[in-house]
This record gives sequence, structure tokens and C-alpha cells, in this order.
Amino acid sequence: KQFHLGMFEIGRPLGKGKFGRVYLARERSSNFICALKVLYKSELQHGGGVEKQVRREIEIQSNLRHPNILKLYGHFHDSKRIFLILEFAGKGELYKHLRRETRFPEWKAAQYIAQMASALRYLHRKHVIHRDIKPENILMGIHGEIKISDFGWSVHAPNNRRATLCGTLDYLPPEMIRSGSQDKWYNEKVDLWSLGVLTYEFLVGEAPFEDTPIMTQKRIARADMTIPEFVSKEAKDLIKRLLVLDPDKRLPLEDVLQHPWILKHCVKGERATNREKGSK
Ligand SMILES: COc1cccc(-c2nc(Nc3cc(C)[nH]n3)cc3ccccc23)c1
Repeated sequence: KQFHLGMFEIGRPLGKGKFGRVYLARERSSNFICALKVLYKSELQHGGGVEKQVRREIEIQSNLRHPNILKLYGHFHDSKRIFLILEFAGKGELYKHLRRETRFPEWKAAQYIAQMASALRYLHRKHVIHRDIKPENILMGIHGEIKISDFGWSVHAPNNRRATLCGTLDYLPPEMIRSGSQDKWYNEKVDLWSLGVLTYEFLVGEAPFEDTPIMTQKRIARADMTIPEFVSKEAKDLIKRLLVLDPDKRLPLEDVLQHPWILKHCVKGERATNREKGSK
């Protein structure tokens, strides 16, 4: 399907990302509301291989269909710009909600982590590693459901691409922190570590290894973190089973979705199932 700018009525700017601006937009013939991400080719050229990243983002994200993954409906370009036609998530960036609320109550954090685990399980079945799971890359739909966005860093597993990092180190797993040997192969299990960091940050309001850059690297390499007393023991247990140095010993996504902390907060309407069974 060929898209072009004239097909869209551009609404208010939603905000600025790293490499482009995002606008609310409506496709004229269908009145379909979407988000239009505009990237300037000039900025991409100097972004040090960012153009490859955008191509990868388009190629990977356009083939994904999952309720917790932001849909990429299509793309087009003109002489100066690349346009990504993205699903519109009505409640915006999750990290803004997190900062405003400081930290999420356990029932809310558990629901978000269950949705993330479900989305990651879908990605890993397609041998896609996201590699950049953090609150800044998660949007929220109008019903409060979360959507992983920004596939600029995702790759097909296994992979040893050196990530030229400009963002935070907080979410990097030990195997991606410079381990001396550049040819460290890593796989989907990097997303399990990041899911553990995300669980911690949702419940505590800051990342587990947050420190100066040097200290953060040291603390990640030793999985050196303390979980505050106000975190429930079930949540503590899940965090500890994900923030494990050995990637092969991290809790698989299937088991995350069956973890007591998740089941306690996410079983679909306990009463609803009992009603089905006829009990009061
Ligand atoms: C830096 O702030 C940024 C940047 C980009 C988008 C938003 C933003 N986005 C969306 N929804 C979106 C965005 C995309 C790609 N799909 N759906 C909704 C919002 C609502 C209030 C404020 C801000 C919003 C913010």
C-alpha cells in the first residue's frame, strides 16, 4: 500500500523523540487516527549508523502483531524526511506516569510486567531481541495497556553487535557491559535482565544499579543491588530470579507469567472464574 503525506491531516505535535518529532495524524479517507513519526534524513546521516537502525526498526516492527507492541502500519519518505505511520497510544509515555506517581502499586506493576513478558515472549518466538527495554520506550494506550515502542535497537538473535550507547546504562545486562572481549555473543536473555530492572524500577521508582556511570557498570557486573523492605517478598523473588548474572539461569518468560506475584495480581477477575464455577 503506497502512503504519502497528502493522505494525512497533521494534528498537534505529541513530542520530540531522539531523532524526530511525533505528530497526531488522521488518515483522510478512513478518518483513522495514528501517530506520524518524522525523521530528517540529514540528522540520520550524522547519527552514526542510525539510518541502518531506522531500516531495521521498519523491517522488524512492520511484521509484528501483538496488543502490547506498538504497531507500525507503514512508512514513506520525501526528499528530506522519512515518515513512520505508527499506532496512536492515547496515554503517552509510561515513564512520565511513573515519574508522576513516583512508583506503581504492586497490582499495577504486576499487570504491566505480565504484559511486557507476554510481548517479549512473542518477540523471542520470532527470534527478535528488543535490547532496549526501559520505561522511556513504553507507551500507554487509552485503556491503560502498555505498548513496547522504539524498535531502533532490536535485532535478530543471536547477535554480537556492539551497541554504541548513548542512553542510560541502567538497563544493560552484565553480558553487554564491555567484558573486554568484543566478540561476546548474547541472545534473547538480555531482555530477561532488562525485565528484572523494569520490575524493580516500577516498584521502587529508581533503577536497581543507579549510580555514577563507573559505579553502575561495577554494580551491574556483580548484580549488586538491594531491594527496599516495602517490596513484597513475592515481588522480591521475581526480581532476584531475573537479575541473575548467568543469562541461562534467568527465569524464562513462561515461568515469569506463572510466577506467584504475577498470578496474584493478574488472574482474570478471580470472582469471575468462581462465578463460572457457580460458587458465590
Ligand atoms: C517526548 O514526548 C513524546 C514524544 C513522542 C510522543 C509523545 C506522546 N505520544 C503519545 N502517543 C503515541 C506516540 C506514538 C509514536 N504513538 N502513540 C501520546 C502522548 C500523549 C501526551 C503527551 C505525549 C504523548 C510524547
